[in-house]
Amino acid sequence: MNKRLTIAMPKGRIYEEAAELMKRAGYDLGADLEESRKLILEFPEQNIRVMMAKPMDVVTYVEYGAADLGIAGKDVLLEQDRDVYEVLDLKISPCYVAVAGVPDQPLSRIAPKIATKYPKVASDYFREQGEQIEIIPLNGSIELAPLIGLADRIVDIVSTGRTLKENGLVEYEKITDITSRLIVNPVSYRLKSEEIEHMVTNLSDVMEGIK
Ligand SMILES: Nc1ncnc2c1ncn2[C@@H]1O[C@H](COP(=O)(O)OP(=O)(O)OP(=O)(O)O)[C@@H](O)[C@H]1O
Ligand SMILES: O=P(O)(O)OC[C@H]1O[C@H](OP(=O)(O)OP(=O)(O)O)[C@H](O)[C@@H]1O
Repeated sequence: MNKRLTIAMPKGRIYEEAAELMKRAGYDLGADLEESRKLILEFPEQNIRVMMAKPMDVVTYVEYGAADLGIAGKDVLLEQDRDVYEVLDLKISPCYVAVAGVPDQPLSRIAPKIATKYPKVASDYFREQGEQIEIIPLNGSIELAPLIGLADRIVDIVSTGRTLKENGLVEYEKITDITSRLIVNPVSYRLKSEEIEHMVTNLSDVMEGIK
C-alpha cells in the first residue's frame, strides 16, 4: 500500500471543514494552506498530493483522473452529472437548494423565468412538476433577478436564509438537501483500491466518532 493519492480540495467555504475532517482522519494539510498561493502541495510523509481547485472544478479534475479523489458539494454533482464515484457523504457544509421569489407572487402559467446558477437542477425539478420554464443562467447574486423583474423565481442555495430575508424574498419549495461528498475517479478506484479504501475508512471512522 504505497501508491500516492492526489486529492482535489475545494477552495472557498468548504475548505476549512474539509481540511479539519482530513486532519482528524490522519491527513494533516497544514494550517494555512488556503492562504498560500500554491496550487499543488506535496505531503510525502502522508503519501498524498493536494490540488487546490474551485469547488465547481473539483469534479472535472477527478473525472479526468488528474486527481484520484476530491471533495465536492452534492449541488455540483447533481448539476454536472459526471462519471465519478460518490463514495462517502462527509456531512459538511450543509445547505439546500430551493425555489424562491418575491412574496405572494403566483407562478406565471406561460414559461416562467427561473434565474439560477444550477440550470440542470432547476430544469429537472420543474420538468418533474410538469412546468415548462425558461432558464436565465447567472453566476452569482442570483437574488437580484426577481427583485429587478428579470425572473419570476430563482433556484439557489439557502444556508442560513439571511440572503433571502435581507432581500425581502421568500422560499417557495425546497428541492434537495446538500452536503459535501468524497468522490473518486473510477480508474483510480481500481488501480489504487487499497490506498483509497484506507482513506475512506479513515474518514468514515472520524464521521462515526471512532477516530
Ligand atoms: N450558503 C452557501 N452558498 C453557496 N454554497 C454553499 C453554501 N453553504 C454551503 N455551500 C457549499 O459550498 C459550495 C460552494 O462553495 P464556494 O461558495 O466557496 O464556491 P463558489 O460558489 O465557486 O464560490 P464563488 O462565490 O467564489 O464563485 C457549494 O457547492 C455548496 O455545496
Ligand atoms: O442562506 P444564506 O446563508 O444567506 O446563503 C445563501 C447565499 O449564499 C450563496 O451566495 P454566495 O455567498 O456564494 O454569493 P454569490 O451570490 O456571489 O454566489 C447563495 O448563492 C446564496 O445567495
